[in-house]
Amino acid sequence: MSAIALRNVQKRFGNVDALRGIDLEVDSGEVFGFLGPNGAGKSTTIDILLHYTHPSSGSVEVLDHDVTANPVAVRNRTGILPEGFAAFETMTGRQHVEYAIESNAADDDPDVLLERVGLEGVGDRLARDYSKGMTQRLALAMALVGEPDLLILDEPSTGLDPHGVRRMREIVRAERDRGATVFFSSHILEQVEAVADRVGILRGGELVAVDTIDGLRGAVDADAELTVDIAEDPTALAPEIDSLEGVSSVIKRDGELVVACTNEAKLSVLDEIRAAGGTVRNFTTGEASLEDLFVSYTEGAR
Ligand SMILES: Nc1ncnc2c1ncn2[C@@H]1O[C@H](COP(=O)(O)OP(=O)(O)OP(=O)(O)O)[C@@H](O)[C@H]1O
Repeated sequence: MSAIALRNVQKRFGNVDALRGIDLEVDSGEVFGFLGPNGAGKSTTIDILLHYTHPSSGSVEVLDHDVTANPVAVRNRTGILPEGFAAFETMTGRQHVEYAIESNAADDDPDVLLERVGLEGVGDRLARDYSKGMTQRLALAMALVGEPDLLILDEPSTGLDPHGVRRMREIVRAERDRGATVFFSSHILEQVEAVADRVGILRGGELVAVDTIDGLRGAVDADAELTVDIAEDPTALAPEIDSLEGVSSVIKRDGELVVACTNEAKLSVLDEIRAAGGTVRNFTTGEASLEDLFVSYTEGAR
């Protein structure tokens, strides 16, 4: 069953095509990471899911409701962490959570929620005096009110320290284990990797990939890195290795040869070094970084 189904969703702002025909299904109970560089259309998609803005065309179903026809039914069952949440001037942290509980006709204990996000002991302070990370934690506590079926988190890690990022992940996992669907946006693949079942990558208003992280790695012929420690000076060997098939770059770093190449080319690089009279003392290989992967999907983004 899908928690979210977008079919050919387009959004035009004046002469800007923010979304150019998005087709996406997010399964119920799934953690879905929605990725893309600045301006790719992530917030626009989230606004459309919540019916804060109309799509120019296409259909949007969330939790089995047509969002255009029934936005209130969707929002009642959705916890939202908006981008750039701003606290009310005169309310404490606890009062914010109490307000969210009342508006949702829920029966959560505000102190339990504050503790869950790491704000125990500061609930009586005015939320306008909270730091950025504390404000983000408060917004998460409000999103969790009423055990929503769907959590929509817009850049949830913004402003969080490493403890906060870890806690956010733990909460996302716990919410999934409870049966909720989590849809969250980010422009950092590393933050998505640890927690998302699948990711979608948006580029210039188009969904260029929807897959698991491993699937994305497999689909992109991202270069691996081979670092070779050679007994002799490696400088003379570099041009020969550079000309091998599957090798995209060769550099000397700390006296070692660092070769960017396809997985298949790794062995021929080592063979070539030996054939040219080099003595391989040691070598290490590494996968393409997540950053490389993200860049390879979003390069040339409009
Ligand atoms: N209200 C608006 N009026 C005009 N253009 C808009 C409006 N909202 C968004 N856009 C444009 O739509 C495109 C997508 O913007 P959006 O905010 O959805 O991107 P994003 O992926 O959330 O980016 P970021 O990571 O920077 O938050 C951009 O080109 C943006 O300038």
